[in-house]
Amino acid sequence: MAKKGILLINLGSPRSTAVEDVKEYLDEFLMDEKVIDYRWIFRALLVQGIILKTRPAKSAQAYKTVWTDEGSPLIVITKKIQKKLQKLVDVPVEIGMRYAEPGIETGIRNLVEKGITEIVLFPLYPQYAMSTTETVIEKAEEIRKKKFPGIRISYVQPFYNRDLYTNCLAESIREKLPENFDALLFSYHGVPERHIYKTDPTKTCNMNDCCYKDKHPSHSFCYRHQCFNTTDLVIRKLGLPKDKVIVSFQSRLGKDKWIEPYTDHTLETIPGKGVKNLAIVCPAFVSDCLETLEEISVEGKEQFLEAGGENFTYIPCLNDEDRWIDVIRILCEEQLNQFYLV
Ligand SMILES: C=CC1=C(C)c2cc3[nH]c(cc4nc(cc5[nH]c(cc1n2)c(C)c5CCC(=O)O)C(CCC(=O)O)=C4C)c(C)c3C=C
Ligand SMILES: [Fe+2]
Ligand SMILES: [Fe+2]
Repeated sequence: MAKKGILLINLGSPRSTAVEDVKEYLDEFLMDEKVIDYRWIFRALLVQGIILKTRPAKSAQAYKTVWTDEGSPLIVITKKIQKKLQKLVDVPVEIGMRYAEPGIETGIRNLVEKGITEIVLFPLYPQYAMSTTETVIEKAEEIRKKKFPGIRISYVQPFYNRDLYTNCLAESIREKLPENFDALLFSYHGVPERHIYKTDPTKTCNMNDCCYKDKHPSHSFCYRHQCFNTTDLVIRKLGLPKDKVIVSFQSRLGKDKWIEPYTDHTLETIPGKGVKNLAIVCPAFVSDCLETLEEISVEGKEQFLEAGGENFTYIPCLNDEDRWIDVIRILCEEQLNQFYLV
C-alpha cells in the first residue's frame, strides 16, 4: 500500500544576511527563467553582469532589519506551519523552498526516507503565477524524474477564490483592522505584464477590464485577475464598500512594465486624495517576509507618512494562525483523497 506525505513549499531565503549568501540566493532566484524570462545569455548579462554587482549588499542590509535569532522570518514561519499541521494530520509533513535550503529536493528526500511514495505538494501561493506556482511544479517534476522516478506527486491548486481561504483571510483581517481607517489597501507582489500574456493560453487578457470581470476565459492563468478576485471576495465578507478599498502591486524589479497600479505610487498619492488613515494587507504572501516586513511595514510606511498620511496599520499575513493551518489541512486532505481516484 502506498504511503502518503505532505510537502509544503515556500519561496526560500538566503542562508544568512552575509552579502555573499544573499548574492548566491539572488543568483539562483533571478537566473530562474520563470522569474526573469529572457534568453539565457540576456538573463545572465542582466543578472550576473548588472543586478548582482550592487543588489546583494542592499538586500543584505534589508534582510538584517527583519532577521530573527532563529533565522529568516519566511523560513521560521514555514517551519511553524509545518509543526502545527503535523499535529493535525496522520501523514508526515515536510517543507521545501524553491530557492536555497532546505530545497524541494531535500523535502522530497526527507519524505522518501520515511517510506513515502505519494506526495501532496502544496505551493503556498494563493494566486497562480509563472514565477511562483509554475516554477515550483516544474522544479519538483524535474527532481522527481531525475532522482525519485518511483514516486508520485500531486499538486494543491491555487486557492485564491476558495471560500475556506477567503473566509479565513477575511476573519483574520477583521480582527486586526483599526477602528477608524479611510481605506484598506490590498498590496500584492507584482509580476511583469509579459508573464501574464505569456501564460495566458487563451491570449485574451488585455490587462484592462477583463482582469476585473467576474468571468473571462483568461482567468485561470491571470495573476492580476486572481488578485482582484481574492480582494473582491474578502471585502464582500468584510462588508466593506468598494470605495474604501484599493488594490496595488509591489516589489517591482528592472525596467519592464509590471502590472499596475504600483504600490509605491499609490502610497505617495492617496494622502493627497484624503486617505490619511490607512490599513494595508499583503495577501499574495501567506507568511511575513522581507517584502512585507521591510518593503511595506518600514519603507511603505515612510512613503505614506512623508506624502501626508497620518496613521499606517500593517495587517500581518496569516502566518501560523490556527484557522489558516486548518485551511491548509483541508486543502491537503482533498488532494490526499485524489490519489484514490487516479
Ligand atoms: C506572490 C509571490 C511572489 C511573486 C509573484 C514573486 C515574483 C517575483 N519576485 C521577483 C524578485 C524578488 N522577489 C524577492 C523576494 C520575495 N519575493 C516573494 C514572493 C514572490 N515573488 C517573497 C516571499 C520574497 C521574500 C523572500 C524572503 O526571504 O523573505 C526578491 C529578494 C529580495 C530583494 O532583493 O528585494 C527579489 C529580487 C521577481 C523578479 C518576480 C517576478 C518576475
Ligand atoms: Fe519576489
Ligand atoms: Fe487578466
